[in-house]
Amino acid sequence: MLITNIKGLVGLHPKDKLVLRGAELNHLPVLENAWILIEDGLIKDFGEMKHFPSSIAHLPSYSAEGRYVFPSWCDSHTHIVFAASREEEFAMKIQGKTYEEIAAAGGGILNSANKLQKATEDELFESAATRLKQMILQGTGAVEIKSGYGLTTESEIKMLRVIRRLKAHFSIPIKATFLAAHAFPAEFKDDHQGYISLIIEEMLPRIAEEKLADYIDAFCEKGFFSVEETDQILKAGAKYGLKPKIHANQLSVSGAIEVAVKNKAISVDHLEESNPETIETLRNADTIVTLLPSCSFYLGIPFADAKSFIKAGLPVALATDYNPGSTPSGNMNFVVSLGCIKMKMFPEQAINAATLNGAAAMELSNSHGSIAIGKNANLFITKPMPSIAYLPYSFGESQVDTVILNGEIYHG
Ligand SMILES: N=CN[C@@H](CCC(=O)O)C(=O)O
Ligand SMILES: [Zn+2]
Repeated sequence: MLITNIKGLVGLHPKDKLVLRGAELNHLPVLENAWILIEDGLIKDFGEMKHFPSSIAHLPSYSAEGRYVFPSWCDSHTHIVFAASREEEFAMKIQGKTYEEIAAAGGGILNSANKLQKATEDELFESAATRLKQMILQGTGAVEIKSGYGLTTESEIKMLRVIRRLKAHFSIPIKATFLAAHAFPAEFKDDHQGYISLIIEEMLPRIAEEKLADYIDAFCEKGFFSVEETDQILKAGAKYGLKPKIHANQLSVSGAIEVAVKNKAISVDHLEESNPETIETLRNADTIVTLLPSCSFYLGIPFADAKSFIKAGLPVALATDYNPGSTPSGNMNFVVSLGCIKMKMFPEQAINAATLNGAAAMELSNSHGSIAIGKNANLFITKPMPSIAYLPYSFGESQVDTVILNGEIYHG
C-alpha cells in the first residue's frame, strides 16, 4: 500500500525511542506533504512528496490530500469482556450516589460478576468482539484487556479464554491481564485471605499452565485490596512471570503506587488522586503513569494531575478504561480530547501519550505506537483537517476516516 499527498505524517519518533518522559512528550514529530509505503504489514519507507521516488511511482496509491496519517491509538487499559451494561446505575449516579455507594448497594463490580458468571464463553466473545470492532473503527490498533468480572476460578478462566479468542480473531496485538483481585466476592467479604489463597493457589497455577495472561493487576483501594494484600498477589504473580499493571489511587492515595513500584510494575493506572510523595516515588521508577480521563468524566471524580506528572519528568500514557461501571466508552479520540480539555495536556502531549506511551504500557513500543521504518503499519487516515490540534479540539466528532491494520484497510 502506498499513501501519497499526506498533509502530515504524524508521530515519526525514531524507532529506538520506546517511551517519552516529561518534556519529551511535548514533541510530536510530523512530516508535511508526505508519502508512506507499506509492505508485508510493515512500514517500508516514507518521505516528502518533493522527493517522491520514481521507482515506486507505478504502484497503486491512495491520495490523502488534506488528511493526516496517525499511528493507531494504543489503548493500554480496558475491561471490554463483560456480560451486560449497567445503565441502571446511571440514574443512581445522576441522583448523586458515589461509586462506593453504588457498589455497597449491590451494584458495581460484584453486579457485573454475577452477570458474567451466568454468561457463556460464546456470548462473552460475541459482545466483546462487537466492542473491539467498534474501538478499532475509532482508531485503536493495540489493546490491553483485563479479566476481573469472573471472581471465581472458572469464570476468571472463562474471561481469559475469551481474551485468547479475541487475540486469535483480531489482527491487532492484544495483551491479557489477570485481575481476579478486582473485588472480594460476597462469600469472602470477611475472609480476605480465603479469596487471596484461591487466587494464588488455584487460579494462578491454572492460568499460568494455559498461558492465559501477560500481566497481573489488583484494584488497590480502600474497600477493595489493601497494600499488603496487593503485595502478596503481585509477588505470587511474579513467580509465574506476570508483571504488574495496577489500579492505583483512583479514589484515594492508598500506598498503591509504592507497592506497584516496589514490584516493578509496568504501569500504574488511574491516579485521579496523587500527592508530591506519589510523584517522588514514580520519578525514580520506569513505571508508566496511565491516566484514564473518561473515567473521571463519567464518575465525576477529579481528573488526574497530568501537568504535574509531566513536569516531574514522568512517562504519561492515556487509555480508555472501557468498562460497564466507570467508563462505558472505548473511544480514544474522546480520551485525547479530555486529556487536552480537562487535564490541560497540549495536543502533542496527549497524542504521544495515547500512541507511543500507550504502546510502552503494553511493552509493544518496539513495534507499535509511532511511525518508523520496520514498525507495524497500524495507522489511521483522518478526514480532511486544518491542523493536528483539530482532532482533540473537535471533541465528540470522529476525525478517523480510514483504518489500516497491518497495511490493509479495515472495514469492520
Ligand atoms: N476501578 C476498578 N475497575 C474499573 C471499574 C470497574 C467497574 O466499576 O465495573 C475501573 O478501572 O474504573
Ligand atoms: Zn480499570
